[in-house]
Amino acid sequence: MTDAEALKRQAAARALEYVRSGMKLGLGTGSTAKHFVELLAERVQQGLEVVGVPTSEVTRAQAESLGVPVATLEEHPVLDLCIDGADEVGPDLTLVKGGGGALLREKIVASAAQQMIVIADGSKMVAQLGAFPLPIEVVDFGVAATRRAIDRAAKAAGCHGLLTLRRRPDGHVFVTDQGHVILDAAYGVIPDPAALALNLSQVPGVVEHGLFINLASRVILAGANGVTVLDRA
Ligand SMILES: O=C[C@H](O)[C@H](O)[C@H](O)COP(=O)(O)O
Repeated sequence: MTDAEALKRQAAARALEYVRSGMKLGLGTGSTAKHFVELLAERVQQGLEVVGVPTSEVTRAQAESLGVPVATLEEHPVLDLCIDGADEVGPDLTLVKGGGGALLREKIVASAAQQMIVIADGSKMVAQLGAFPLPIEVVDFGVAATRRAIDRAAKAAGCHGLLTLRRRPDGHVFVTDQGHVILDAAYGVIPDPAALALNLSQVPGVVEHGLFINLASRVILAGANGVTVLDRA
């Protein structure tokens, strides 16, 4: 395991300390959340009773293959805890998410949870969001017009940058679990995440964006000097 993977696993292991028998859990997506699901599965084998609502088909398949009981948000519309990774963690625990393309389901699941704990290696902590391109999930109908509207909305929030249609490694357009496409916005800096989030949410064709504001209540960061737990004020 690489150093980075070991750090992700450390953060995931710490998050397990907040899991209690009987909980309904939102299960995140990505390489860090994958560690959490693996560790959770070990505890389930030892008798921990939980049910997980996965935030992607990939996580659903992983959880099922490891014997973690899964359910849908229709079956459990209120969750105790959601545990997920992030691409960036900024001030006030505002996040950029969606590097793995699961932002829409992730935001729905996190919003249905009483608490969201983010797990990450220390490199994800930033003073200002935006170096990681912001994923924006859009309907594929009229993408050219949606792009222009996004540019205007972003400009009004002080953001400028290229929008790139996300593709899979084989060159085909990346399609989300909900059948949409993703524009990755290279803003470099997002001076006012709340303003950008509001403006983007008003653009027809935008289904969701990767800014998670006031959702994470706790962030667990694993770095070379150990694990740090940050709570939102
Ligand atoms: O869509 C993917 C998610 O938002 C991930 O949680 C995020 O991209 C972080 O992934 P990773 O843990 O692989 O860095």
